[in-house]
Amino acid sequence: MVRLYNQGVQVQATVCRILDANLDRAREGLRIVEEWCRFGLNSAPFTDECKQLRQELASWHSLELRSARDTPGDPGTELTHPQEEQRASIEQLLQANFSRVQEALRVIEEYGKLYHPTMGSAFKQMRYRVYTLESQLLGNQRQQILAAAQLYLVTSPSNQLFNVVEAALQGGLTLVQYRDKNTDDRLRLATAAKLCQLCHQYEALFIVNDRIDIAIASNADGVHLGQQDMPVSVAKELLGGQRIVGSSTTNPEEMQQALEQGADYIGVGPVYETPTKAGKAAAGLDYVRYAAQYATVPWFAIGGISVNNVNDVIGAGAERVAVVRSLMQAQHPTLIVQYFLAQLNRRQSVKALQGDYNNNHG
Ligand SMILES: Cc1ncc(COP(=O)(O)OP(=O)(O)O)c(N)n1
Ligand SMILES: Cc1nc(C(=O)O)sc1CCOP(=O)(O)O
Ligand SMILES: [Mg+2]
Repeated sequence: MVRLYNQGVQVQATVCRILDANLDRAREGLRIVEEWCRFGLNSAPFTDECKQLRQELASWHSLELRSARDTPGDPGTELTHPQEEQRASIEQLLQANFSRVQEALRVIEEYGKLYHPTMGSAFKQMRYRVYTLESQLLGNQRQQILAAAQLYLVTSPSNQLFNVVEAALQGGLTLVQYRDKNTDDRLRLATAAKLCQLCHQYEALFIVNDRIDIAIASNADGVHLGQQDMPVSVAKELLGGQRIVGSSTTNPEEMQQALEQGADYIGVGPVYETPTKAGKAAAGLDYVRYAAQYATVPWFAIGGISVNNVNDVIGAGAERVAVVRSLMQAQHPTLIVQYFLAQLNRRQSVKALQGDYNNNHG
């Protein structure tokens, strides 16, 4: 014990107990995150970073600190928060454990200053490493879900909004955009926050149309911006690198610009004229064919797409589609989602088979 020589014995023992308990807390939280990195994400770099952090924690966890432990006399062992009993999704579980690790590191950083001359700064650095790991890991999760998404629900105002979205999520939908051009901001934020929670319960991404501020305030996974909205590059700066920014495009020039500015995905449309975006001329299937050849990020054909014409859009090369009315006005959104996904998957299987055939006979 380096720094507590002029404190009372009782104080010294208490500081050691605090450090011991928080070293344990941080290690446990990291272990939980590490298991997901290893088995859930199969990510060697993330797994290694967790392991290195745990090893560094262990190097500080001296016999002196361990000997200060007094589990039977610790009232904290009995206390659990109701939210600890319930985790709605992997994202929530990870976030809760990152918070736990960060809090523990902060406690060690402060009390550690009383215990060892370099403990405070060592744990400050560790805390920043954990912040970086958290944002990289959650950003990476988002990109993976985005890459796998084939159907995108863009909502329209409805008194059945939550029911429709939940029914669609039950059908396997993994990407939802909240779009409402005419509501006041209080209601918009409350609706966005509720939709965001709902989507995260189903491990789906939640995107806010037009509004970066509402996206941040509602904890959304990203924002969707059109040609009249904030530029993609500005949104990326405001949102930080780990949130998704989508961009609407109607022609090759807009696509090029969206890609240059770092859009994570693009909308390609309107494929057909649509009352949902009245007055916007159709870009048509030719633009879908162009996107199939040149888009370098996930792209969603949008505009007038229904169960009746989705196979034409798929035939022009679309692997992902976005819809408003087809789901918002559906009697059975779950079944419609399943139908769209079945058609889009069928196309993927045919493409994979063609690839195999060409490899073997090419
Ligand atoms: C997936 C997707 N693609 C395109 C749009 C249209 O965005 P924008 O051009 O900004 O028009 P509004 O939706 O804001 O009226 C979209 N929302 N989503
Ligand atoms: C919101 C939106 N953006 C479009 C674009 O092309 O940028 S088309 C569109 C509306 C799509 O609605 P529906 O599926 O009801 O036709
Ligand atoms: Mg817009």
